[in-house]
Amino acid sequence: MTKSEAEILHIETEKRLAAEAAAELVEEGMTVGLGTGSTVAYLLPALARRKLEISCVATSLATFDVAREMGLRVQPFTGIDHLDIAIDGADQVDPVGWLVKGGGGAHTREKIVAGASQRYVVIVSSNKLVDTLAVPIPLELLAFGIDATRCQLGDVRLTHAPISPDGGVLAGYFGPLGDPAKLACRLSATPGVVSHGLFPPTMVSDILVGHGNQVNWRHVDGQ
Ligand SMILES: O=C[C@H](O)[C@H](O)[C@H](O)COP(=O)(O)O
Repeated sequence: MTKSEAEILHIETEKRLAAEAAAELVEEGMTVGLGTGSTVAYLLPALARRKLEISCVATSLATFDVAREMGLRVQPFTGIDHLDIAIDGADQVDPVGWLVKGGGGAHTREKIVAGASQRYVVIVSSNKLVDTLAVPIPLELLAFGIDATRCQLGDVRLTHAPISPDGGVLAGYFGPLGDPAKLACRLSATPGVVSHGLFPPTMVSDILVGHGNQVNWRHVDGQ
């Protein structure tokens, strides 16, 4: 095995351990938000193995399909006004609990699910921990007036498959970051921005970090 193959294996183990620990937080009868991505891919079988009577909503079509295949009860996110818990991955986690999400373009639905959840649990491998958040910050923009929106935002590049499942244009903000709270406010206040991938610590309840063969638990006083 080469060094890089060993590193990948190590990171995958950390993702799996964090996901399996998070699956244990789900209780009988709960409504559960399911995130998107390669870390959540370990959550779905761990949750399905528990054979609980739970009701799930999915933040992407990919999660919806895999969760259903595994026998989880997944329903559309309508007629449900809150979720008991949601579990999702992240691209970056800073020391106070700010997250960057949306590397897979799912941040709009993920933020709606996070905001509706009483407990929002983030699962990451240790390589997602950063001292300072870095760009790009994923964006979803309305196609209408997109060049004017980009002009107001500064350095914005189209980085993903261009259209989200909800019809927005997926892009990345590459300008100065500075204080994440100030940037989050500016992005949210710019007409034409549907959503951005900065998730504040106030949304987050717990961060489970796979670290070697163990899981480090950080409670964030956000919720
Ligand atoms: O749009 C994608 C989501 O925000 C993911 O939760 C995030 O990119 C982390 O994904 P992964 O677990 O694959 O690193």
